Amino acid sequence: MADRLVPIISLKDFVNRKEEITKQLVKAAETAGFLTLVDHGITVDEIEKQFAISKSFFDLPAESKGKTPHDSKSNNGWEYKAQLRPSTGTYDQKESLWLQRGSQWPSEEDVPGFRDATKEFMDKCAIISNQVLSCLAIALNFPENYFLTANDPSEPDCLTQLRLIHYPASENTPEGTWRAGSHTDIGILTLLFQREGEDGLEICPGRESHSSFAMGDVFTPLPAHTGPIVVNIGDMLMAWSDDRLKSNFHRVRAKDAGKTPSRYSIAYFNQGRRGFVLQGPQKKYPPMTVGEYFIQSVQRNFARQQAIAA
Ligand SMILES: O=C(O)CCC(=O)C(=O)O
Ligand SMILES: [Fe+2]
Repeated sequence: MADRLVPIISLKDFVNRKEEITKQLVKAAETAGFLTLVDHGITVDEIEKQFAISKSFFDLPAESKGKTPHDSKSNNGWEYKAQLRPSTGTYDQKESLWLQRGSQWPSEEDVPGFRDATKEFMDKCAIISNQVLSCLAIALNFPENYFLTANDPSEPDCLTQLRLIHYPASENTPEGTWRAGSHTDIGILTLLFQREGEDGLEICPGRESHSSFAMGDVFTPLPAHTGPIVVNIGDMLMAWSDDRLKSNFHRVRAKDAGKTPSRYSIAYFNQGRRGFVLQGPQKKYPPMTVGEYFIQSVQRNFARQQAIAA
């Protein structure tokens, strides 16, 4: 079921196969809004190494993690079970560390090697994101480099973030506990890395961010594997494409009531440059800067964090 909804797309020989890859990406982006990338250039070893680095941060005592506290203005830093979802009315059962290239990072003493390895990982995510976004730009009749400029992570106003996520194990999970409540991503394009066997991600094709919250809809589980990258369209790109590309709801559920094993995931959120003006080729929505759009999306999705990106 998931394979049919979420196509597996290979980026092998990208330059020579760009036309074919573009067709596959656009079809997926126009339907489920989700796809899985393989042959993308990041090895299983590199992904496992980044998960090990992430674990070494989350294994620290709260006082150490709290040295980079979550800041609601920038949305960077470490939060613990602090994300209240309007879709569930409860806090997500997870902790996460949001990082931007220029934000405050954990110290070398607390997590040796963290910064260099993680920055390298972000650079690799940026290369893959640029490949996908150059294909989508062509399909939307924008110049090929349009999103690369709009989302250049080396620019200081770029809102792109890496989020390391840890869903702690629980001996006694009450039934109906949400590890991450149903939501859409507010940015342009998300790359999500999962670890073999740490399932829980579910997607809801057909229910998009510009309609109401996904209550009572049919969700499809997407099994977790180390290697393939789950990619989804965010709200900003949906607006930017005049709703042609779909930003769909997804969530993370606890495996069973009772004993639930831990889950780690890593998300790279391409979120554009604050000052860039966003408008689709058909001009379905009035022009808006990425910064303004970001605030509006945050208000819709995360009522508690209205100050983010203000
Ligand atoms: O942990 C996951 O697999 C999903 C995370 C997610 O959807 C998000 O942080 O937006
Ligand atoms: Fe998400």
